[in-house]
Amino acid sequence: MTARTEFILLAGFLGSGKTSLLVDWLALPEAAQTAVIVNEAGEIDVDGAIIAESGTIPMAMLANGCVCCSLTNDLVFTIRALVEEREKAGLPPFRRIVLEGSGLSRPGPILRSLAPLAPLNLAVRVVTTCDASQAAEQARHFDEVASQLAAASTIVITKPDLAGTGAAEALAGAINPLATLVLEQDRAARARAAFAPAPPAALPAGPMAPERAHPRVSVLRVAFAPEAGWEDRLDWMEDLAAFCGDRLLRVKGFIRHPGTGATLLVQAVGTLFSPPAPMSGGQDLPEALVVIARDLSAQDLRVVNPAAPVLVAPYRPGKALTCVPG
Ligand SMILES: Nc1nc2c(ncn2[C@@H]2O[C@H](COP(=O)(O)OP(=O)(O)OP(=O)(O)O)[C@@H](O)[C@H]2O)c(=O)[nH]1
Repeated sequence: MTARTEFILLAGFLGSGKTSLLVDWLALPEAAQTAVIVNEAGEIDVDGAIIAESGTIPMAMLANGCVCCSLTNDLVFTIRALVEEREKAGLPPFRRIVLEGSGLSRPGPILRSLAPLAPLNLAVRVVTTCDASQAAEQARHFDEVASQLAAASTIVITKPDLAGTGAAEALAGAINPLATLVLEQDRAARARAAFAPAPPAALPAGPMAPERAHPRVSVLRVAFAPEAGWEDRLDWMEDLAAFCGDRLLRVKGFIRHPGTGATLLVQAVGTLFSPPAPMSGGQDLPEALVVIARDLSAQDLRVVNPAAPVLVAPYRPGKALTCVPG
């Protein structure tokens, strides 16, 4: 008998380490026959670009109206397309399909939307990342954190190298004492434990609740004017962190070095920026940053440094849906 295909919703708050965990997992031999769906195929598809650097992973993008929520018709369509294309190609079914949810989405509505896929008999579960350095604080402002932890069969404590895990463990234990807790320091061991087969949960029944809007969260697109130099880019990001403080939730995108033409991945979780990382094939990536902030508008960001050669606008995710079964 063929094993059931697992459907794993990888949940976790903005910047809590979902993509990193997935990339660590995809590097392991036991990740063979995994397909990945990324819930963010706007113009600046950072997660897709990072995962694509891992090699030839069958990957599908969901593009929808909101960078923070999941419009789930696309999801049903995409999963069906992945499964059917695989069948048509005469290949065995995927062992698992992983959907990386967006950091502000709640798992319940996403899982409920899978009801039309009942005939596929997917074994469904949720793996949630919980950032040791930030989760307890984020949970105070965003109840999405509790929804993501509550839905998990496995909770993975990430970034144990940045902070003690006590606060995140206490939060996870208080919200979902039944989940398996992954506390590995070693990243490969963490990824292996995170995706280790586990008893599947039943699909929640009932109609799909709409995703709640996030009235305090703005998703903004920042581009640099042609005259902007390298220092202008770095200075602006530094000013952004100082200006926003704890209202800055997440920055990710690509910047181009005007001198060398190299494209670098830029990321910050809160105000903590990671060193920019060069992207191979970067010339095809757009130069722009996605800034996700609480209680800040595009207008506010324009005054970070009014003289800077920077353009700020609300971010509009792409509408097209691409599906690339491999
Ligand atoms: N020190 C440390 N940094 C980590 C770890 N895991 C992830 N990061 C960093 O945290 C930042 C965010 O990681 P991602 O994997 O992109 O997080 P995400 O949850 O996919 O982010 P969104 O998709 O924006 O919600 C990146 O700069 C990572 O390099 C970890 O275990 N330790």
